[in-house]
Amino acid sequence: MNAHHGQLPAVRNVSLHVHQGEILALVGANGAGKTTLLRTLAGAHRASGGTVWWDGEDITGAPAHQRVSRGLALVPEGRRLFASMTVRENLLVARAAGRRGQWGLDTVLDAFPQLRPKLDARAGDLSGGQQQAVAIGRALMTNPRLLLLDEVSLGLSPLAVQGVYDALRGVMGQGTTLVLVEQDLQRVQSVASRIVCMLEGRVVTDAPADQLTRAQITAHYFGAQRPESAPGTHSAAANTPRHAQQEAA
Ligand SMILES: Nc1ncnc2c1ncn2[C@@H]1O[C@H](COP(=O)(O)OP(=O)(O)OP(=O)(O)O)[C@@H](O)[C@H]1O
Repeated sequence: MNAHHGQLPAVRNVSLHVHQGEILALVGANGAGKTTLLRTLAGAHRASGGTVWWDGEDITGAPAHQRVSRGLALVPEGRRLFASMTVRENLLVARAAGRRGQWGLDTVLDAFPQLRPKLDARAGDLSGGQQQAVAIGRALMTNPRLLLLDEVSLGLSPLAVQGVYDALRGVMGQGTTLVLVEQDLQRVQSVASRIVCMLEGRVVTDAPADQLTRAQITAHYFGAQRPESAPGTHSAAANTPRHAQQEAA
């Protein structure tokens, strides 16, 4: 799969299978193409080549709202809440677009109890951590099978980051598949089952998290090692992809 910004190739020949139940962390330096990749999966950015597969169906041309109704949800970088709407309104507005399932206002508030007393507050008046909780809650309201999370820790205090990840741990326990972009490698290693490193638009490593040391990830991150496919990567294509599947053209 390829994606451009104008003439600039931001995602180059990326072939990635996401398997049901995994927690895939996408890492890489600024400008590596992580956000563009997530947005292209979610239908917020057009692929310039290749195919996005979902349960064996070609959804490359499907608009974002159709992907949401099929169970693909993005928590975008910068949260993009409706700042003048209340927390309740931000959460409920997502419900209409999504699928039916376990996640509703009550279950989201169980996952993020700090939002209960804030339901009638304007989203724009909340702290960064609370806003991130609303952004994740809003995505959960669509009952995603695959949740794409773009730098949920960005700009948050360490305590707020911990709160967000504690809540996400509950989400992970419910069987939702996660793809997350995260800069904090320590956290990546503690939550992810698989790590994919991008460099200049390409995937340069793709391996089970427990097979990569921090030093190896850092080296791939900055391009200090030759691009390679680590063990257990694209051979995973032999497994039936149950969720999103991207293939190069
Ligand atoms: N809206 C845009 N217009 C033009 N170029 C863009 C735009 N968004 C991203 N780019 C460029 O595309 C490339 C990939 O950017 P992208 O944001 O996907 O990377 P990233 O790995 O998510 O980086 P970051 O961690 O900084 O968000 C970079 O060279 C970036 O400058």
